[in-house]
Amino acid sequence: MDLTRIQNLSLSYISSFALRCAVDLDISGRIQAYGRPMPLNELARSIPIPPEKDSMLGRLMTLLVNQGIFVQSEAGYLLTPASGLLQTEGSNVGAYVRLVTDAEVIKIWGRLSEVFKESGEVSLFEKVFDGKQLWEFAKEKPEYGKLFGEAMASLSNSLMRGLVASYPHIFDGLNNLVDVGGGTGAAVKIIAEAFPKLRCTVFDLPHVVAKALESNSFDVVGGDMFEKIPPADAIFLKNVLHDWGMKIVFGYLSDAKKQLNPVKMVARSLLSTSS
Ligand SMILES: C[S@@+](CC[C@H](N)C(=O)[O-])C[C@H]1O[C@@H](n2cnc3c(N)ncnc32)[C@H](O)[C@@H]1O
Repeated sequence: MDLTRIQNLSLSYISSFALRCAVDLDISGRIQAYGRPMPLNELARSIPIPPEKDSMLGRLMTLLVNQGIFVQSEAGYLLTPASGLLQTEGSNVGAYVRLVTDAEVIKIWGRLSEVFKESGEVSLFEKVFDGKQLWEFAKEKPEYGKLFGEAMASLSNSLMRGLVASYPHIFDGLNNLVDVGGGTGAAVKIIAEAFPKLRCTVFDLPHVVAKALESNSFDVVGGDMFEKIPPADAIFLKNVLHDWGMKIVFGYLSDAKKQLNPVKMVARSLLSTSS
């Protein structure tokens, strides 16, 4: 039992890459397009793969069925709500899967133990990428930056409609709001559309907001959140604070509070709503 636990945990990255493989082969899209339970050979021919790889595809599917990504009936494979997320128009979380399994970035985890051996607050990412933060890396590698934007937007599109419908009261009494570290504006767009009287702004690094979604429903401002943020009744922070150490976060929130005074709202912070 203990040996199995160690083996399973050591090999658990295979599940991540099996999911990545399903995204790359668009297995969800093929099953959805088939419109009924899809037998293995039909799936194989639709990709298409050489017939000698069919049994390997079958093993991949078995793993993904065991992980709850697909369902297998006697007639063939079907989508689950999870694999449906890889299909939903405008919020295909396949971009997120590709981002977090990116071959160049994922190598940092092989060096995790090194950060424990050194003093100071250098992150694992900075250590592996010669002192660069993820944001600088994404700026220098536009392909990765684009994928990052798509991945974040896909999560926001999946989450935010539910959030504004279920928790409208968190926006009560606000005239304006700024989404700090809001990426290309996917979250703020949904807020602005749900509450048309609320003036919304997306704020992020200049090269990120340069790619902001085209929309008349919100304003776009570029800058460094550690220097200055646009004045607003409230700041919205989603999936941002977890990127920084606690010292930085508390310092930041207290500075933001000073910047927002004497406005009645301070900050209704949503810390990593996706986790
Ligand atoms: C994990 S992403 C979250 C994006 C968005 N809030 C969401 O939930 O999809 C963190 C964001 O913080 C932004 N960011 C990092 N450092 C920043 C800074 N100094 N000033 C403004 N934005 C920053 C990044 O560019 C990125 O868009």
